[in-house]
Amino acid sequence: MRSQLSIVKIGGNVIENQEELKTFLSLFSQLPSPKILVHGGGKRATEISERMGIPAKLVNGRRITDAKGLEVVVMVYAGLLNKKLVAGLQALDCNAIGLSGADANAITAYKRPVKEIDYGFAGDVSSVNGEAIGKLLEAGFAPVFCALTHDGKGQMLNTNADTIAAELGIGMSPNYDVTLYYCFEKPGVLSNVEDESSVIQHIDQENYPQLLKDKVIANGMLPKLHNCFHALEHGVQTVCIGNLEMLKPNAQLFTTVTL
Ligand SMILES: Nc1ncnc2c1ncn2[C@@H]1O[C@H](COP(=O)(O)OP(=O)(O)O)[C@@H](O)[C@H]1O
Ligand SMILES: CC(=O)N[C@@H](CCC(=O)OP(=O)(O)O)C(=O)O
Repeated sequence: MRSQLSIVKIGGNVIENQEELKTFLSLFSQLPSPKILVHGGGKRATEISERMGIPAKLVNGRRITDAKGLEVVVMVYAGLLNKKLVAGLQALDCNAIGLSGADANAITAYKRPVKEIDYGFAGDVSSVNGEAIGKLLEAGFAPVFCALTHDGKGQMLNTNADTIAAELGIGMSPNYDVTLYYCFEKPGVLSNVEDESSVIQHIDQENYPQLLKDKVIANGMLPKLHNCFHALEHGVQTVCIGNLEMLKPNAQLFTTVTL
């Protein structure tokens, strides 16, 4: 029988709020194994970059990662945030192991080609080493991935954390039934972004085009849902979008995305 694998992605809003983070770590540590955590942290990278006198450059919410910016994101994502999460999970008896895409050659990427915009050291994923990650899972570890990949030639690259979660899901799907959880501050995809009670319980290929047309899905939700469908079309079984409540055993209110 194929094992179930949970991949949970948390964004900056969960990481930056002490109470939310504490709740999240407790819920994640209670999830059945095997499981993988993927974290972003764009907000903290921007704050620390500015404190160091290196202005963060974002175009349409996407980071332009020049050489100095890359040093900052490697320090913040692979260092500060990744180790904080790993230590927090270890304190809860969850045997977390912190990784970037370079560790165990877990995720390779190529530098995004320059078109209208030069994103600098931004990486688009080319492969996931399912075998190596599978060995860690079988050994009982819970891998914690930050939003960094490498090109296999010594260059680290910055890759959006939602994309890393989707690509890991795809890469693990030949051997596992993968459920991908996108955990953020809202209780799900909302039909009215101002109204937290307006959760759309189910999105699929039938209602997705209309939601796009009506601009219900906008801003950060656009790439998130794009990643969801990309993952589902390439082997991931289920994608769930919601807040921390979604990770509780009998959770009801969140969005499920299927094909
Ligand atoms: N229909 C919608 N439902 C929920 N959030 C939406 C919707 N449309 C746009 N958004 C916005 O998308 C944001 C989430 O995207 P993003 O900030 O990239 O997430 P993350 O915190 O996971 O990195 C929410 O904070 C919200 O403001
Ligand atoms: C290339 C790129 O945009 N990388 C992202 C990676 C972090 C991230 O995705 O963080 P959140 O999930 O908290 O937004 C960035 O540097 O902002």
